[in-house]
Amino acid sequence: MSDVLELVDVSVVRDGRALVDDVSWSVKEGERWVILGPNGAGKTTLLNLASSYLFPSKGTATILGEQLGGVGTDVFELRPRIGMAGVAMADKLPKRQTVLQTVLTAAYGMTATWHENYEAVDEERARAFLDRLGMTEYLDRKFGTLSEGERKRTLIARAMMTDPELLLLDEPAAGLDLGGREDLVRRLGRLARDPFAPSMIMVTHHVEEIAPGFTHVLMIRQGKILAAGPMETELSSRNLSLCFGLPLIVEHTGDRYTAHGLPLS
Ligand SMILES: Nc1ncnc2c1ncn2[C@@H]1O[C@H](COP(=O)(O)OP(=O)(O)OP(=O)(O)O)[C@@H](O)[C@H]1O
Repeated sequence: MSDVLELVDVSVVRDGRALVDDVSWSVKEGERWVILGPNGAGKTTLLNLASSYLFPSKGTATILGEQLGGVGTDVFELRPRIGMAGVAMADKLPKRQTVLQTVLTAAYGMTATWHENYEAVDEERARAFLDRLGMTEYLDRKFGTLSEGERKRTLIARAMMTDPELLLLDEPAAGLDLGGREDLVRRLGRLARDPFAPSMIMVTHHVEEIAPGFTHVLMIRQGKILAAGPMETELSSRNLSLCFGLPLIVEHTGDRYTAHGLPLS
């Protein structure tokens, strides 16, 4: 299995402070990773490195075999190979475009500029991804009028349009109600278990949002990796308690996880 992402001794320093501090981490082809950690721990910074939009201040980051800042690496060739669904992207998309247009423009590496000569084959793909995410009824709706859950599902369909080798999901379930979360977890579970789906890295705040099929977990605290490895061994009460700095119990029921704190004594 080849490396989809390899960080070696990577630090990202801003204003003299390491947001990510001497991190080494590798993601192999086919793996599905979850990144957990408290607010401000450095999760989004890791995702921004993985998306090639942020370069390390120190160390080396290699994405899909291309070293960031390396001789011969062209990030503009690399970026279409990486799908990114997150709030940062949602803010860049025109609110007046329809859901179908929003997904379709991704095939052409654009956020806007709707024009008429899209290929039928691309439109079919956009419709198929939207269908898999339960968005068929919303094809003609304006992106700006969607609910949080509908927007999240549209963004995932959009991220799939370039047929990425690596899919990055930034808090896909944030702001969803219970039904919306469970619907999304089911859909992400189907994607995660699809052997033809890209390698995946998902940032989340809650273990309840981990879909079945995710294989690995990375826990980060104050820019440093606290645990990284297979979900079965690393997603433990001990690691989660250390990560969030209070006593937590993780329970694994069927193919899902829950976590809760212990009462104050
Ligand atoms: N450009 C920047 N300059 C200075 N500090 C920054 C910059 N970007 C992020 N930070 C800080 O770096 C730390 C890590 O940020 P990051 O967004 O990676 O955390 P996170 O784990 O994703 O947090 P959250 O769960 O709150 O989204 C935070 O303390 C943040 O304030």
